[in-house]
Formats: sequence, C-alpha cells, structure tokens
Amino acid sequence: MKLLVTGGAGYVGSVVSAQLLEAGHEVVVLDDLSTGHEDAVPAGARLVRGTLRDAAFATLDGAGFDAVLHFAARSLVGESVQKPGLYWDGNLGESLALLDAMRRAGVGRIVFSSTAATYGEPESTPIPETAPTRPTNPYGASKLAIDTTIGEYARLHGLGGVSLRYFNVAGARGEQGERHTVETHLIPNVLKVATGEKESVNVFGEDYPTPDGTCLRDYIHVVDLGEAHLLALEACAPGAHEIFNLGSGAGYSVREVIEVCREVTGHPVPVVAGPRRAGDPAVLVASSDKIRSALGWKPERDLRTMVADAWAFIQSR
Ligand SMILES: NC(=O)c1ccc[n+]([C@@H]2O[C@H](COP(=O)([O-])OP(=O)(O)OC[C@H]3O[C@@H](n4cnc5c(N)ncnc54)[C@H](O)[C@@H]3O)[C@@H](O)[C@H]2O)c1
Ligand SMILES: O=c1ccn([C@@H]2O[C@H](COP(=O)(O)OP(=O)(O)O[C@H]3O[C@H](CO)[C@H](O)[C@H](O)[C@H]3O)[C@@H](O)[C@H]2O)c(=O)[nH]1
Repeated sequence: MKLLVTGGAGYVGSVVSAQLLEAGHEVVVLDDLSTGHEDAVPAGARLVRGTLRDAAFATLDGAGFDAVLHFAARSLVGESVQKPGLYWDGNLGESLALLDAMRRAGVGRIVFSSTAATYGEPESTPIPETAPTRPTNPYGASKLAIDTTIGEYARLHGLGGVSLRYFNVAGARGEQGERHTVETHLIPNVLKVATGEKESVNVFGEDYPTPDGTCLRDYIHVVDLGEAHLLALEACAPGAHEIFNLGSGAGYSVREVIEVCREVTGHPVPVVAGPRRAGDPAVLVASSDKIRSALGWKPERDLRTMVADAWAFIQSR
C-alpha cells in the first residue's frame, strides 16, 4: 500500500514506519518536526515537512494513497492542563484538517494513535474498550474527541477507521527509539540516571493503594505496538470504526520498573521519593482481549526486553 504516516519523525511513528517499509509498503512521512527528528525518519521513507493543516491535502490529493497512519500529536499531559487550547487545536483541530483532506482526496482508511488517557480514572481493571471514557486532562479529552470524529466520518462518509488505545509504550527497535527533548516517561528517565545524565529518579507518590504504594502501569514494547498497526491497517473496513486497547494485561509498579532498570544496566539508580503527580491514576492496566480475538494480536516482548532495548538504543547514540 501507499501510506501517509503523520508524526513519522517521532518515537512511535518512526519505528512503525520502518516496520511498514520492511513489510513492503511505500511510506511518506508528514511531520512538522515540532517534537520529532529528521534523522529518525527511516531510509526509504520520504519526509514532507509541515503541519497537517498546511500540508495534508496537498500531499494526499491525486497521489494515490491507500491509507493514513496518524501518530502526529502533542502528548504531554501536564502541558495540556496548562495550555488546553494548544491541545484542542494541535490535536483535534489538526486531525479535523487531516480527516477533511482524506475525504476530499478520496483516501478511505485511517489507523489512529489513541490512548489509555481517554478512560481517565478507571472504575475497575483490566480496562476493556467498553469502559466509561472520562478523561482527566485535555490531552486525553482531545484524543477522545478525535476517536469520536473518526467514528462519525465512518458512519457518514464511509471511512474505514481503527483507533488503537496505547497504554505505556516503551523499548526501541535497533537505532530507533525514544528521544523526546522534554521527557516525562518513566523508563527513559530512569535510564538517564544510569547514563549519568541525571543523579536520581523521582518516584511520584508512594502512598497509592497498590502492593508497594507506587502506581501500576501496563507497558507495551513499541515493536509489538507496530505489529498491531500492520494488522489494523488490513482490518480497516469501509463505514466501520473499531477501537482496540493495546497493552499486555500485566501491571508493573514504578518500583518494579526501576528494579528491572537496575538489573539491566548494572547501575544502582538512586531514588528520591516525591509527592504524587497530579492526575496519575493508581492503576492503569489494559484488557486487550478484543484485539487478540478480532485480529489475532498478542504482545511477545516483556518488560525486561523493553528496558534492554531502550538501554541498547541509548548507548548506541
Ligand atoms: N509514547 C506513549 O507512551 C504513548 C501512549 C499513548 C498514546 N501515544 C500517542 O502515540 C503518538 C506518538 O507518540 P510519540 O511518543 O511517538 O510522540 P512524539 O512526540 O515522539 O511524536 C509525535 C510526532 O508528531 C509530530 N507532530 C506533532 N504535531 C504535528 C502536526 N500538527 N503536524 C505534523 N506533525 C506533527 C512531531 O514532530 C513528532 O515527530 C501520539 O499521538 C501519542 O499521543 C503515545
Ligand atoms: O520520573 C518519573 C516519571 C514517571 N513516574 C511514574 O511512572 C508511571 C508512568 O509514568 P509515565 O509518564 O511513563 O506514563 P503515564 O502512565 O503517565 O503516561 C502514559 O499514559 C498516559 C495516559 O494516562 C498517556 O497516554 C501517555 O502518553 C503515556 O505515556 C506513573 O505512575 C508516574 O507517576 C515517576 O514516578 N517518575
């Protein structure tokens, strides 16, 4: 297929672009490089530099694209609380421009990067796709609004859409990995301690109702995530919008993650216990039963592999 990958210069988008190329697809990346890196775009993919609003229609129109994989977004939860307009405009507004460009250019399939943040504080875990969606921040709310819009384009305009709700993505694929200028995610921050870039890692809250008092999260390897995108692409059916959670179904505490990082790196990783981070639910664990039974997807790579691959990536740079 000829594919447009928005956000293909970012962490997840660059890994999935490489997997798509390897599977024999043609890949054009559309990215404004606001948080991505030009050299992350894999060899073999063409980069169009621009925003969705400015460049999506011009790129898609008359160019014979079969589908879009839509990763481009702003995704800092804290920033979204401080600057909600930036997230409504940058996520929902930019995505509306993309969907309209697709409709006008006659491109009928989209795979969208949604998030566990659409659920907010869960009533129970593991979280199925049927759980209530009550996002606790503008990031999650803007992503939920995009899911809703894709559903409407499917019903009214015949689009075939799949929203993949990622839980906590981690790991790397060889030379492609996570290098955000503003890094909020746990594993890369712990690994920065192991490289000596940081002295210690903050643990945000040790008084949660969990076995060791720290939050539990469901980590998924970026390569497993990419494989779900390949399956989702084939599964896009005209007029239908499907939502799938992507996680492993297992929860690891912040303390457990730090311990795995210590074992993999051989570094002691000093910890500083701090207050809770606003808006963090105690437990976020996915039920991925729906995608397992509908598309036959299952994650193959465990937490240790995620940390080891992220560590190898950091050391290779
Ligand atoms: N990393 C995670 O743990 C995680 C979890 C849940 C969901 N997600 C979602 O997955 C997607 C990818 O996340 P990531 O960690 O790779 O982020 P990232 O910041 O590394 O990548 C996003 C890319 O999109 C580009 N971009 C942003 N806005 C744009 C715009 N308007 N026009 C063109 N390009 C634009 C950026 O330059 C960047 O290259 C995002 O949609 C994010 O919300 C990520
Ligand atoms: O330096 C740190 C960083 C994180 N944490 C803790 O580690 C856990 C994981 O935090 P991350 O920031 O790595 O991930 P989140 O669970 O906050 O975020 C993930 O889920 C969100 C939805 O809730 C978004 O989708 C986001 O993109 C995705 O990475 C949380 O309990 C957090 O409080 C720390 O203790 N110290």
